[in-house]
Amino acid sequence: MRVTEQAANIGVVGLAVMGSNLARNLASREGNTVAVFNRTYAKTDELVTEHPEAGFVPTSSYEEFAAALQKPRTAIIMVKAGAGTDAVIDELLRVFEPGDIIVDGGNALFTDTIRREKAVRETGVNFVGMGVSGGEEGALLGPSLMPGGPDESWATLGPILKSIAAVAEGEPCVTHVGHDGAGHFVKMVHNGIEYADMQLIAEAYDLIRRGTGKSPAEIADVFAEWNRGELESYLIEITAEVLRQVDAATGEPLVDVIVDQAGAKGTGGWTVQTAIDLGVPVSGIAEAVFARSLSSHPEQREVSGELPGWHDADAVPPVRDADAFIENVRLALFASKIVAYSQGFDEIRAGAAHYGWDIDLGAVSKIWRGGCIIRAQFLNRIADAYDAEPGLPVLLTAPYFVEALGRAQAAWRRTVVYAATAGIPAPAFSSSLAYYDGLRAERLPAALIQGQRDFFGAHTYKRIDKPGTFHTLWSGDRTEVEAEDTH
Ligand SMILES: NC(=O)C1=CN([C@@H]2O[C@H](COP(=O)(O)OP(=O)(O)OC[C@H]3O[C@@H](n4cnc5c(N)ncnc54)[C@H](OP(=O)(O)O)[C@@H]3O)[C@@H](O)[C@H]2O)C=CC1
Ligand SMILES: O=C(CO)[C@H](O)[C@H](O)COP(=O)(O)O
Repeated sequence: MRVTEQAANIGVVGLAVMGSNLARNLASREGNTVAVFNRTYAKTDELVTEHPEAGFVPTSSYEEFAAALQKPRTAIIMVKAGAGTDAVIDELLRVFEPGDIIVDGGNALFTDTIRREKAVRETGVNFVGMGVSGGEEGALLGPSLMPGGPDESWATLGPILKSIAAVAEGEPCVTHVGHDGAGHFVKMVHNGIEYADMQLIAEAYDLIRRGTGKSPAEIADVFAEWNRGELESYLIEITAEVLRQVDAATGEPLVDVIVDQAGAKGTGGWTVQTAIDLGVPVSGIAEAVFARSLSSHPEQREVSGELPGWHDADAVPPVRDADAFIENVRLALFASKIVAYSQGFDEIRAGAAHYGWDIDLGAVSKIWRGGCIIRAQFLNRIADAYDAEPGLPVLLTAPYFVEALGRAQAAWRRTVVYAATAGIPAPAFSSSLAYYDGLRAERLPAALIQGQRDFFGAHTYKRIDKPGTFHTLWSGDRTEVEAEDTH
């Protein structure tokens, strides 16, 4: 194939769901001509044939792709994260020149992005790791974009990214999150929050269904109603749609014919692993990740089905007032959601401090208001909280959330009690409440843990009444001695 040299001002590599839609989004903006490349050429051909209006410049080799781009070249990679990303970067480095920009828009692990940025920078090419959220529709119509990378790249990329991003309240849903891996770090936490939000919604559905006996279609109405209030969000909206869907083959609600084993591509797990490394308690997100894992072990669930519990539906405490019960669940969902977001923002704050990124948490909440999977009205309240106090140490202590949690807490507790009594698993609701009570507690049993650690391992402890570090001679006369701090 002969490609017109330097015909395109931007290129996309990887033309599966995300790349092809992002390429169409780019092509639809004034002044853009987009060069496209995919490892398997048939996909390039299909995209170009199906969308002649986009005016794509199709290319069938990396050499052609590089030749098609104006200099300095800008290419966005949207391929399977991991080895695929490394393979494409290697190929692009072969044909690109110093000053060109490679943007990785896949769901890369942020530590990979830090490594890649360092290695690519040494060649003189600029590398930007960018989180992209919004799925197929977002990529096409306007995603939420979370670019990291150097300031110089942002100067070039900023206007292009602003032109393709979603717009919320008049502002494009993109900001330069921070250097090297900051963009992918923030996208990772976005996905962790996404996991928690989805799990909480699933628990709310399960409680209502099993507690009140309502059908999926009736519960769809409940979610549609919730979507008109403080819970308004994309995930609540699509939940109503999924619950309303009827399976054409069986006539049953689709949700009843889908196998109850949740998949996961890994970003939720990374959020939790990273939080553990940073010492940040993201318990709601962790429960969401583990709930998916539990669901995906049919062999364990099969042999556990007869464990003692409430197998008899009659043994489940009856819900006398369905409307009141549903309102309790709504408030429990809202309170637990506040906890999940607070934990996620806590992780971003800790990650920024650890990796030396200057991340504006208010700006992050603003770019999540549109385009992405966790887009919600609620994010405006988070933005307000960080506008009022940029250094806010715990998001849920901001006045709006304090009021909301105060209003919700009785219903939240009743819902968790009901779930436990009825034997309905609600791990994210329960752990969020436990986190909330843990934060509130004047004194935690961590003191006892310190005593135990000192007993078996001479790990030492601090005292509340005087400075210093101490150890009790447990196997001796049990007197206390001053000791070196061993943590
Ligand atoms: N799907 C979603 O909703 C979202 C996805 N993402 C991320 O965006 C990226 C793209 O996602 P998606 O569109 O779903 O596609 P996939 O993650 O399914 O990846 C498929 C694409 O990767 C290419 N690819 C895989 N391995 C290689 C390789 N070694 N060399 C060159 N190309 C390779 C494939 O090329 P070929 O056709 O030749 O096989 C194809 O274009 C991923 O990183 C994903 O995590 C981000 C946000 C949302
Ligand atoms: O990044 C995304 C949305 O923001 C992707 O849809 C991602 O695949 C979702 O994660 P998982 O597949 O693990 O549910």
